[in-house]
Amino acid sequence: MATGRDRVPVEVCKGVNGLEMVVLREARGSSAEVYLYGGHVTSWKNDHGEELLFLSSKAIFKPPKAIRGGIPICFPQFSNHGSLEQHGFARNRIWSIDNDPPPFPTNSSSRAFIDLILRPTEDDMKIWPHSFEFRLRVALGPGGDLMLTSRIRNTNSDGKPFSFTFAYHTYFSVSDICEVRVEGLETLDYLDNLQNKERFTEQGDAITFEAEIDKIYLSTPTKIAILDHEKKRTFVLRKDGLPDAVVWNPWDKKAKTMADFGDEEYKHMLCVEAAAIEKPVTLKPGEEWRGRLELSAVPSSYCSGQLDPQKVLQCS
Ligand SMILES: O=P(O)(O)OC[C@H]1O[C@H](O)[C@H](O)[C@@H](O)[C@@H]1O
Repeated sequence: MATGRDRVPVEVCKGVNGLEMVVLREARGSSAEVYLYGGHVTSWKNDHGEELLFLSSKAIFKPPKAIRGGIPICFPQFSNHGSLEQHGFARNRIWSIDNDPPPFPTNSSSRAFIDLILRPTEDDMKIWPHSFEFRLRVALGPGGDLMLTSRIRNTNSDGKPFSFTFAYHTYFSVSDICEVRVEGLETLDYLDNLQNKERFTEQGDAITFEAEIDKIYLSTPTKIAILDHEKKRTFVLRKDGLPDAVVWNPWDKKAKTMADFGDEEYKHMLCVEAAAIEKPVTLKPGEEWRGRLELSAVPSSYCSGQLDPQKVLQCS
């Protein structure tokens, strides 16, 4: 576990439109940028300086619009699954740096990390009448892995529990969406957002893309792989506390309706979102929930033809 002593100092600087952001740098060269606006990771680069996340060239860095790309945090509501604004409000609030977070029982050897915290304002409590502390740690591992840990605590003093849904809405950068496949979701049940959230079962093949997709896969494995053939790169997601996985690409027609997204940009992004949606999380006062996401990008040239994400991991 990293201590204050061996920790790499983080840089706080002004990003787009003067919004504050934190830059994390790992000794071997990987880096990440985190905006306090939204507690939003907007960049993750490997040790060759290659960007691994998609960020729209039309992203609007101006509250209340959430930043299009990177890793928006969806809380306390995913999408329109409830009465709050789409994806909840955490993604368009200004978070604070948490200089003294409660101890982190993690075996991570990360030295480059930042702790953020979001607490509701009085106005927030008018739309969602619950007191909470949302602590987010963003860390870079020694191999350039990006790790996000969310800890959400019910701090209600009225004795009331609350329930929420959640997602790390990760936009991966891909060379060509038509050359990408996702492994780990085959044969699973999903809710199709394009068909009134109806429940279907996925076929036995890896998922490939040739049209708009917006599906919530249920009870997914802890590892999911995104294989980018052209880039010869595989993203591996490892997740904990997040049973569901949303797969989204707006494709051409929907892209044209989005003001903060280029018409052709759908070709170069794919959202695979580690989430807790089907069964909302309920916390009693004093209880805390954790949701963890670990992302790695590994060369897939050595692994071509292997369908099992477990094997992809072994040959990284
Ligand atoms: O445009 P946004 O509010 O950021 O939402 C973007 C997308 O997020 C998720 O992936 C949902 O499943 C989609 O239905 C939604 O279109």
